[in-house]
Amino acid sequence: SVDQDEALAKDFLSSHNLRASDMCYQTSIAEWRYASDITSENERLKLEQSLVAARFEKEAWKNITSFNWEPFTDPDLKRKFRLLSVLGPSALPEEKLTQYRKSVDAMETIYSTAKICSYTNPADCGLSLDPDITETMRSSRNFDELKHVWHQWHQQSGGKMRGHYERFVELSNEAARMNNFSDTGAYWLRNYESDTFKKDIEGLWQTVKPFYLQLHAYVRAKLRAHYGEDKVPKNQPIPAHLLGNMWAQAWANINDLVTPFPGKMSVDVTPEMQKQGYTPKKMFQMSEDFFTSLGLLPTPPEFWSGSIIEKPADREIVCHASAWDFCNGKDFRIKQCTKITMEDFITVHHEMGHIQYFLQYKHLPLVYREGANSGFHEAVGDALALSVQTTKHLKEIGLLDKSSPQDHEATINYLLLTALDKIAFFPFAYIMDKWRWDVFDGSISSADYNCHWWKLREEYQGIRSPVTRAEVDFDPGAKYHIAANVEYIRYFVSFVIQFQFYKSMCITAGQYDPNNPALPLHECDFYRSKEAGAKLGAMLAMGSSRPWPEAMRALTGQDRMDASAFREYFKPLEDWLIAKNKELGEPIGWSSEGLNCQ
Ligand SMILES: C=C(C[SeH])C(=O)N1CCC[C@H]1C(=O)O
Ligand SMILES: [Zn+2]
Repeated sequence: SVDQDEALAKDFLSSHNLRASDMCYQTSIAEWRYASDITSENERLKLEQSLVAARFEKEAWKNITSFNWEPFTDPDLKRKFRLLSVLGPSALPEEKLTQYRKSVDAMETIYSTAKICSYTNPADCGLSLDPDITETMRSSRNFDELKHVWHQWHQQSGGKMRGHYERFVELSNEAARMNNFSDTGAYWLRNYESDTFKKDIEGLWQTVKPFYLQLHAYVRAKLRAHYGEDKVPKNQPIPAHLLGNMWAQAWANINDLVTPFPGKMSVDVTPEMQKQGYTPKKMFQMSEDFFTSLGLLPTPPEFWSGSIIEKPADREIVCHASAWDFCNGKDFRIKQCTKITMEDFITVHHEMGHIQYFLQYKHLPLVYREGANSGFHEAVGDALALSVQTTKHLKEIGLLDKSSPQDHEATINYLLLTALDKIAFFPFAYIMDKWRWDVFDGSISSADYNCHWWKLREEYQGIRSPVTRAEVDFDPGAKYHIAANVEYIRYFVSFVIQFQFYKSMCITAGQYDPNNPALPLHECDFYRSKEAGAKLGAMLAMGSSRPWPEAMRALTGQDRMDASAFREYFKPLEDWLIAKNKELGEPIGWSSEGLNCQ
């Protein structure tokens, strides 16, 4: 009978949960050993463990799918079976799974160990992305130096991955089809449990696009003022290497070139952090303090003893920041090559947001120890960072002079700095997976990989490669998440919902009142608000046990992604940009001819 089956099913799941947690621990340890010490031996051990895990998962999957779980009456039991009935890449035969893993590992190793030669000292060919290349992209204002660094990085990273990526796509799609998905893109989208998800994302992009175009036009005008008309022509896409970031995904590092009212205090506190002798440890402790001030959970001792928060001098590691859950309810770590910059201070909070989620749902069965959807996991830390980065909070922690005025001009300066990260990001996040959806569903063949990438970069971001590209290149591989095969639309989702989370926590903390101009949304700092923390914690503790609209309702009362929170946040800036672009006579948008790829 169904009842007996359900009783048997529950027993099976509770024993499976213990075995799966232990296997997850072994796999996490092997992955950590490789990511924190890139050697062929550690890569081999990681591959070996992934095959052991695959055998376990295949066996478990056979048992799980042997239950006739669709007619189960217990909704929670049914949800667990539905989530566990998708096997993933482990469905591949071992030989193909080995090739699949080797393709991704090769690309991640190429990305994490790539070196370029210095622009100023061509004999020095030991420059790595983190910290050397990142620092040049952040601080150089020399057009040719930026172009050299940009070009060399693309050649030494993505340029060496094309063959691996082609093989990866074939095997990933084969695995997706074995899991009854049309392709890898469809397999990825199951995470969002919505058949209108792609349409919803397109709708959100259409909502933010007019604002993005205004920001793009203003920034282009300011870049022209610095680099000259010939380098940054009107009505053309912006050269991709001038935005302060290797991928032009976040533009806050060129704030000094674009800030509307330069006389005002600088809201980029990087110099002040360095002047005050900030260390990575201090940055993490300050983040921990913010979380516990909200009554959220402190990190355990294992976190501080196990984490790597500075780039080691004696070995190669994967420097791209990451947070790790070792599945044993005790071990949680961050690996980050932390620099003393405001950008990295925000990233510290981003990663600590992942750790807080892990801590909040560690009591749940393994199958539910995930974000409500992947965007939720990316949004937690950023929602708190929106509070930390306010001039009010920065004054409170002594990074901004308490006497600096909080007037309209200071507000526009602050909102512009935030928009340089948050608004500039949307088209980048969108094309990261638009390009991959097109590749996975076959609309783009490998013969068109690179020029399709640049077509999307020009059409959505309005940026252009500073050097002519061709199909011999593979520029998508120059971005970590393509090399390491990490889905990206989660960040688009995060950048929408983090403003919904922030707004709700601000209202709960009494720090924002739509009817009180003295309490505008963008100045809200909910530091120490136990009520705001309690609501966030309650949502996090749900993990993925309920469909994500229910989790969102627990914190915000809404059950959908909604752009109005960030539109409200940035409203003063949007009005200012429209007027400013008119005053500057800067055309909005760019012409579509002249794609720099053939
Ligand atoms: C900091 C992380 C680790 Se989940 C990251 O990859 N982020 C955070 C913001 C967007 C994205 C990126 O760097 O591309
Ligand atoms: Zn993240």
